[in-house]
Amino acid sequence: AGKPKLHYFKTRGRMETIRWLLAAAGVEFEEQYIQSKADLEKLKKDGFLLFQQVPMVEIDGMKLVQTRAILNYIAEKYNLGGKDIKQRALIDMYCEGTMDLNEMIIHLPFKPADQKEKETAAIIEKATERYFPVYEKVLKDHGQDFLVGNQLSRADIQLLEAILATEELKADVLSKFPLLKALKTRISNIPNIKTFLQPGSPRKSPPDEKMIAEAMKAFQ
Ligand SMILES: N[C@@H](CCC(=O)N[C@@H](CS(=O)(=O)O)C(=O)NCC(=O)O)C(=O)O
Repeated sequence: AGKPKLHYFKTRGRMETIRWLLAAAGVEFEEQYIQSKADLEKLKKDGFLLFQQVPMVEIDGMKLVQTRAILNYIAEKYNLGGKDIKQRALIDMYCEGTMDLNEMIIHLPFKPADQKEKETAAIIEKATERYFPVYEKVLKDHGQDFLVGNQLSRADIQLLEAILATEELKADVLSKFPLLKALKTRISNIPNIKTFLQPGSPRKSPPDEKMIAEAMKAFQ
């Protein structure tokens, strides 16, 4: 099979975590950007979008949709989903937590300008009071380098993505979480991830007004 092909906007949105997992697995992929309503309508008309929605990833002869289903497939295929049912349960819990935080961050650019400050404060509050303390304690309790099974999993990768996105909102957000700071450094230095964090990689930049406007146009 050829390289996976990702169908989405040229934004982070729901596709960015999929880019992270593929990059961490060392898998090169292609991207077909949706740049107009016509692009999206064509995918729908061709019957490529099961629920008329994107993200959609063409991989191994399938056209996968639903972000979690895509992430689960990639994690399973590239051994990023844990070694047994209990590790998988821990990874699922930790990933659902980072996805809840990430969901708040993804929606921030779409909030009305006069709500952005309040919404940003709410994100930082959730990150520092609800989510980051959990992961800090997990690392403290087992004293290992990774969240689960003492080996890299999607839980570490998705947490790093969420940490970096939160730091874009408040640079010192990890000031009370020394173990998360150390995890960030460790995971960022894993060769495939280090490459993904370099300029010129498929990683998308923080959302800007122009990109958001373009994505919104596809839904009008
Ligand atoms: N549960 C789906 C939701 C996907 C979704 O809502 N996609 C939006 C685009 S985005 O919000 O991810 O940018 C979409 O295609 N909306 C079009 C529609 O719902 O008709 C998933 O997780 O993939």
